[in-house]
Amino acid sequence: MSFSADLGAKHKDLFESFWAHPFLRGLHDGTLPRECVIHYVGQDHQYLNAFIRCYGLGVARSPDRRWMAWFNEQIRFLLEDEQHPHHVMCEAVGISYDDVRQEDLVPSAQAYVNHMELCARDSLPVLMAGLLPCPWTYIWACTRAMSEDPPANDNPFHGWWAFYATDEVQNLLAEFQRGVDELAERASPSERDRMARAFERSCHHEVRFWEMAWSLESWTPPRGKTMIGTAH
Ligand SMILES: Cc1ncc(C[n+]2csc(CCO)c2C)c(N)n1
Repeated sequence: MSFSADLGAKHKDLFESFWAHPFLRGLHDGTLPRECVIHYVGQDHQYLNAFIRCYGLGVARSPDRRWMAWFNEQIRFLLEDEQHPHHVMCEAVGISYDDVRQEDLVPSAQAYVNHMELCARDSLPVLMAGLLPCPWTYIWACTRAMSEDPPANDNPFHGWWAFYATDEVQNLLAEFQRGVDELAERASPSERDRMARAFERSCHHEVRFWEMAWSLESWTPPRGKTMIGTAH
């Protein structure tokens, strides 16, 4: 079994948590509350900006032009194509994309971005392993839905599901997995361990990103109380 296939099998439970999360269920049956969609797109826009920057760090760590060209193509895809699912979501709830984008990341989204940036600081193999769950979870879930239980044609989020189930996007995932496998083959055992941990942590972050949007997470302190400025 390849390194990436082994990681996928090991974390099947996290993929299932991703699949079963009420946010994704709501996208599937078309009942996702409007405010959750708005919160998600606002955060995800910034998340994708961070993803593009991580690809830029991938260019900086590329050993040759083949890797540079690959990152270059991924950056193009994010800048030009990956806006589409966001536009589908905005249209579904009747709001303009310009009105939902948020500048600040909320805690869970910030934690995911921080994790990806730490991976980038380690090495190219660890960066790639940390980025892999992002395309894998989405493309896996949408392909699964399209074959097992396709969302109805009048589902307002239908275009979101369809986008991540296209052949082009499937190829992207296969290339990503091949890239990780190639890097894992040449990595030392300790680097492979760090790759595996980076991958697992990102799978957790993927589930938590749904939870962030579903719970409308914000920086408001828990229970609405703040310790800052409070006399002790
Ligand atoms: C939190 C979060 N996770 C995954 C994606 C999906 N996604 C983001 S970048 C990319 C392509 C990688 O080259 C894919 C499939 C998302 N939008 N938001």
